[in-house]
Amino acid sequence: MQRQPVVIANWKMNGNRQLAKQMAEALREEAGLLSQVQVVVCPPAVLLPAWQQHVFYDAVHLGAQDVNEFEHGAHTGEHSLALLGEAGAEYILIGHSERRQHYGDTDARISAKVNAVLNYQAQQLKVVLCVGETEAERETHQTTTVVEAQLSAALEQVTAAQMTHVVIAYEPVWAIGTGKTASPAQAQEVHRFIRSWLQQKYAAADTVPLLYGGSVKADNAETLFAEQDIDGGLIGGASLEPDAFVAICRAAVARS
Ligand SMILES: O=C[C@H](O)COP(=O)(O)O
Repeated sequence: MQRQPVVIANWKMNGNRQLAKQMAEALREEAGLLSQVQVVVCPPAVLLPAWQQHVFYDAVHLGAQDVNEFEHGAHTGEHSLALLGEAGAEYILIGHSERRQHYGDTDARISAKVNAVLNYQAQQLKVVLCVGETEAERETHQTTTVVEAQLSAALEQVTAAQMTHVVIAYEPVWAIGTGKTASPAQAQEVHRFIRSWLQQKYAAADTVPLLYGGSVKADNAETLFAEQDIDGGLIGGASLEPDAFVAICRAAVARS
């Protein structure tokens, strides 16, 4: 099954308008590349309009790092789907481990957010669901149990038809921002597990892009993306460096 590679930049709480301009220029010089890989940039929400200006005519897609599960109302500091969509977001990251650990994203809340995005009528948006185990969970051989529980909870109410709007990112928590990348074999093993889990639950599971995240850099991307079930990456630190990010996008194209 040939899936188009996907590379997503997650700027987290970093970057500024100047970096948006530099990154958009670096990507614009790679027009050929952008037709072969789906490139998505998730800046802090306030930078979406700046990105929108730069990428309006380009094949770079925008995403948000989170969303509130409610439509609107008294939710100080939060962003609704309508606001994010209007600002240009087509993809919404949900369940990133930093939000699970520090910002109250329980399984129930993650499921509510996933359903809110997939049932949003005004615009067709995509979910990027993040799953992954902690170091202690890996050391006690609970990786697949934890990943399965996260998938089951988040996708409980999602139909096979809706799965065409879902991307899954496997991000081992111990590899995020630590420089400790999962080996290609370790990552592939979990991706294979996720793929089989999806196959059992959904007929069209082969079309769901599975991305690896966790200290992906220009020098390790190609070996990770060479694995059968790794369709691209969710990139944190290296997505703040235009040259490194472009090199990672190139490595994803080498896969296709
Ligand atoms: O969303 C991105 C991931 O958390 C990976 O971050 P990282 O590339 O800095 O390890």
